[in-house]
Amino acid sequence: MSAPTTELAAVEVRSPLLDRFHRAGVLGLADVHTAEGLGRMVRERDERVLLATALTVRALRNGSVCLDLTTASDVALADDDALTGPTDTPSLEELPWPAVDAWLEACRGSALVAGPDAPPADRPLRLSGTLLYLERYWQQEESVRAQLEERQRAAPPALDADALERDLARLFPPDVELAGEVDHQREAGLAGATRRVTVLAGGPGTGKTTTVARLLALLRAQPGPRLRVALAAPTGKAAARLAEAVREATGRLPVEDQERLGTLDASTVHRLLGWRPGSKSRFRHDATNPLPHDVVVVDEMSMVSLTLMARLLDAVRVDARLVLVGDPDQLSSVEAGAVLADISGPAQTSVVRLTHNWRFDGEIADLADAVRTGDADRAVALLGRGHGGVALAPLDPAGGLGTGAAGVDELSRRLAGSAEAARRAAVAGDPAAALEAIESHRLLCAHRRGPYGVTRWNVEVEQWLARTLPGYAADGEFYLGRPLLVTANDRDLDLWNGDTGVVTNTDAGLRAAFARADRPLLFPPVRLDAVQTVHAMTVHKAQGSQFDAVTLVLPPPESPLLTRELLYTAITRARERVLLLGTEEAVRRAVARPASRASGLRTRMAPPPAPTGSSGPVSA
Ligand SMILES: Nc1ncnc2c1ncn2[C@@H]1O[C@H](COP(=O)(O)OP(=O)(O)OP(=O)(O)O)[C@@H](O)[C@H]1O
Repeated sequence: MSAPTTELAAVEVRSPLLDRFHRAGVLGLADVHTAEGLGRMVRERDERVLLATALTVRALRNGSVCLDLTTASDVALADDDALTGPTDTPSLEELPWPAVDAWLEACRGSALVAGPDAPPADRPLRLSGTLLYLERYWQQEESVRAQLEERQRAAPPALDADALERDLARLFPPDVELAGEVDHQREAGLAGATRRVTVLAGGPGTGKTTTVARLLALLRAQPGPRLRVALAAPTGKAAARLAEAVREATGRLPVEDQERLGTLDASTVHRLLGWRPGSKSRFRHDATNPLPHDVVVVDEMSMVSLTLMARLLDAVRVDARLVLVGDPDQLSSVEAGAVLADISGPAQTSVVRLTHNWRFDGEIADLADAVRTGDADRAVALLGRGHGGVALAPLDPAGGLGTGAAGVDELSRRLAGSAEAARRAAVAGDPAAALEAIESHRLLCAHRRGPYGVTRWNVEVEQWLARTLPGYAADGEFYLGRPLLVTANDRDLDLWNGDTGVVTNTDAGLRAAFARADRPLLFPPVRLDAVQTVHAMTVHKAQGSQFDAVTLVLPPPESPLLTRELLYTAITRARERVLLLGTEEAVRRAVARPASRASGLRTRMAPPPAPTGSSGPVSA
């Protein structure tokens, strides 16, 4: 990465220290200017404080809530989404990093920085221990911590203990398959009923949705008024999957429970909270106008940022039950925070972890487990077997599709198969089949840009399909079978960033179809503001979706985006087949590198007291 001299010529960077970090590629211009602007407000002349401020802004861009000054020099290069590889940047250790103790001292003495006990909004930054926050994020973290602790401390909701015990035994019967294992689903049922907040954590197929359906049946079977239930997830796609999965799980319950539950719909978290684009408070529901629901279930919690979590807690009544569901081993939210991972820490007794895999039994589950537990040798051995559901093949970044190389050939075959099936269904006017076809395989990348990135592969795949499949993409911008990705929320259309769809014929003419639980949403393509073609997508965007087969383009081992969570998330998107394109070294590096996001939530949240109270002793 060469020094960004052309940008520098246009805008002056005053601080020589910040300039040095900027030229080394650690700080972006926006980070520098934010820090210098804040510094000017209070005439801060200590460059070390400005450096800490700029690095805090940078840390937020990369998903951390704050900057840990003791580990700041471990940061990777700034533009984490560009091509990485050998650079001409001096090594990070050669930069003039301030000595940590003196740096902390300088921050403590600065008029820019408030201490942990100062009143809110006193100063633009806040130092708590060794963690430096922008005030807004400190407030959000404080709000999330305080609200979770308050809900954990609050008296359990009133319950009929006899009914609870009876229905717990009925809805969570002992299962022979568990032979000797603890029945965590039953434990989760009890926790969800007797606590105000429960975290239900588990990988794919561990029965999270099944447990949610049974828990809701348990609560609806309680005597008294019928509890109002809301189901939500961060994206429209994930919400649609949640609604469908809850319906399926409900269908397996006794008829009387099915009747009590009825048909539960799910919405995005934004929609549930009443998102108002452009309005001052942004959400209709907040602490002054809370949601009416007695039980709020949020799925795919790993995708929920700190900011959204703070808004969610504001809007859910303190006396309601909140059930937070997700896989803490997946990638965290695109925006700052790792809320689910933070609140799933071992000290948090409101967490129930489901560990038994009811769905998969095979290579994909084994590979996911090896990656999750940091066992690179096992992961590589599984990939090297050359049969079954998982494989690793080399990728020449300069080469294209259809080159004859084994891995690339498999990718080409899958791309062509999925595109042909989507086009056939689209021509025939079958939106559901076209949607199913585009979900049969997905090409995933870690990067957005560069030779391993989504932008390159999207163009490459579209051009290759047009060359290979007669008539493909020949009918204009919105060609039949074109796979679409929504890139911005559109509340009016109920379309959300990350939703995927397909262009298809219908009785009413050409439409863009998007999957929903009951039937696809259909819009004339001209009504769509923010869509792009999606032959390839980032692993982040694929969260909340699953595909029959997944191919992951691995970036080079030195890419800072190549983390354990990225690899685990990509692998667990697949139901039947995972193909990794890249090197064994890249796999090993990914497995060895858990993503680290700085935040104070995990360490500062007090463990909740053991549940007691009105429900009486009910044993799991
Ligand atoms: N206790 C159980 N007994 C028998 N089958 C179960 C049990 N729990 C879950 N299953 C089955 O395992 C499969 C996966 O369950 P479920 O969809 O609830 O998992 P999940 O954790 O929500 O998965 P995902 O995260 O992939 O959506 C389903 O087919 C379900 O019927």
